[in-house]
Amino acid sequence: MRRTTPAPPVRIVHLGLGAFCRSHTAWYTHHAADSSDWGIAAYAGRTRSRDLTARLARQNGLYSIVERGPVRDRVEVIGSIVRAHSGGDVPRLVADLSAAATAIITLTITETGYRLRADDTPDWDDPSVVADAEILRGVARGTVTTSDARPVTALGRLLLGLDARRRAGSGPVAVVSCDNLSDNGGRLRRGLSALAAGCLPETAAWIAEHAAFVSSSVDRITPRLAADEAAALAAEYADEAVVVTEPFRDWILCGRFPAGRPAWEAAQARFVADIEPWEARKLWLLNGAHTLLACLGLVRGHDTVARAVADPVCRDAVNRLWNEAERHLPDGLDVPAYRRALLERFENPRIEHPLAQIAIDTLTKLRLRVVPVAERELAAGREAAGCATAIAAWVVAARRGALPQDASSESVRRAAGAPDPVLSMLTLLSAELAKRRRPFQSRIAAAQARIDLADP
Ligand SMILES: NC(=O)c1ccc[n+]([C@@H]2O[C@H](COP(=O)([O-])OP(=O)(O)OC[C@H]3O[C@@H](n4cnc5c(N)ncnc54)[C@H](O)[C@@H]3O)[C@@H](O)[C@H]2O)c1
Ligand SMILES: O=P(O)(O)OC[C@@H](O)[C@@H](O)[C@H](O)[C@H](O)CO
Repeated sequence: MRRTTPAPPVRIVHLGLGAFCRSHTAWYTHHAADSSDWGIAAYAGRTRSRDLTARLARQNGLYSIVERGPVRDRVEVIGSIVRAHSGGDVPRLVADLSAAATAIITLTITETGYRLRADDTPDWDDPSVVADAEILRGVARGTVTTSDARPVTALGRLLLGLDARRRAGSGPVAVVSCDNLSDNGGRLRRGLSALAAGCLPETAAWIAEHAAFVSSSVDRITPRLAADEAAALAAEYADEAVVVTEPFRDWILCGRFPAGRPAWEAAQARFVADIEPWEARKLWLLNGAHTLLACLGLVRGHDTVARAVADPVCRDAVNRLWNEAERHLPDGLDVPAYRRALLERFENPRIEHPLAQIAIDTLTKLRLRVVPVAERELAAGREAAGCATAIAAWVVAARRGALPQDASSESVRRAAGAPDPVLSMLTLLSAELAKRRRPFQSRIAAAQARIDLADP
């Protein structure tokens, strides 16, 4: 694929090049009113994404988005990604992060990619975090040069880049998290600042003054393609990096851009003063239902969201979870219309969204998507039966070995095999819920028995 107009200059650095940033961040930037001024240098996170960077690099960053509606496809070529790199190319990443032209850093590194604890401090039990901190301390002491440093975590690499930016005097920058986490910008600021304080104190002070952290609620269902579908699309569109997504899209942002930003509002991005209600609506309703459907759907023999949501048992469980979540959302969000639209989006028969893909990192996802609703319902003196069903579905899926392999598989497997699996798994999920809520545990156990009995 060849460009017919000059590539825009790189002013955005993206961490976590995958399906989603191509369907969302890059789409919005391509459709910004001043798109010719804003190019993206995108870096993958894990080694297994190396193949995608190579394919995109061969196509000068160009790729097609197939917007897959219930009846037909709409295809367009996106040109905002100018360069694609492996995340292991740390010197290149550091050069981009420290360039004066770079105004924005965006992230889609997955929820677990932040490697933070519940209190937003770095997870010091993670050997990669410990190893990266040691490298960064070496940089601060001068025993490791920036060009020799090879941190492996996303935050370690970001911090190394911001340290170089401080030293280069390249000015302020906005850091925008686009991951499915509540208060994602705040969490990133706290996590990165804590890591910096322990390793690069001068850069911690620089971050406090020169880095603006933007929170954003991102919404566009974009499944990772199966290999055979990717191959068929590559042949059809003569494009090795096609991404398939739904027609719906939404991006709500909250925060400052001290070095400027694309005019994303031309593509209907919204800038708000308080993002929390919007984040909660999206995370609890869309993502909460996705995680419930993933666990319950897999247990009931389904493979995709569309097939699971067509099952009355799954659909009823989704509606009960939504009734509980809705009680804790403020007025003015038009929740009934959002719920109706969500069901239509889930039902889209032409989007093959594998439940097994959504079920990756279910432990982290339940903490973000269901536990906050359960806590609020229980604090209000209600039963949180819908949340109990979602957690019970996870317990059953784990006990039957229906969940995919992920970073917490081993601890989940141990808890699922314990003498009291509900208590052990609830303890893993939320020590608070497990400690204080005996009746809630009984409700999960009852829901677990019902799911087991209804085995189709
Ligand atoms: N796909 C969607 O529908 C969607 C919608 C909204 C938000 N998101 C957010 O975007 C994230 C990525 O989704 P995707 O569809 O692009 O996934 P993907 O698997 O296609 O790509 C994920 C990217 O993150 C990198 N990554 C993965 N684990 C990492 C880690 N531990 N540390 C650093 N980098 C890591 C990968 O190398 C890859 O570059 C999601 O986890 C979610 O938070 C996705
Ligand atoms: O992308 P993840 O793994 O955080 O979550 C899986 C899905 O719930 C998610 O990707 C949704 O499709 C998306 O958040 C829709 O905007």
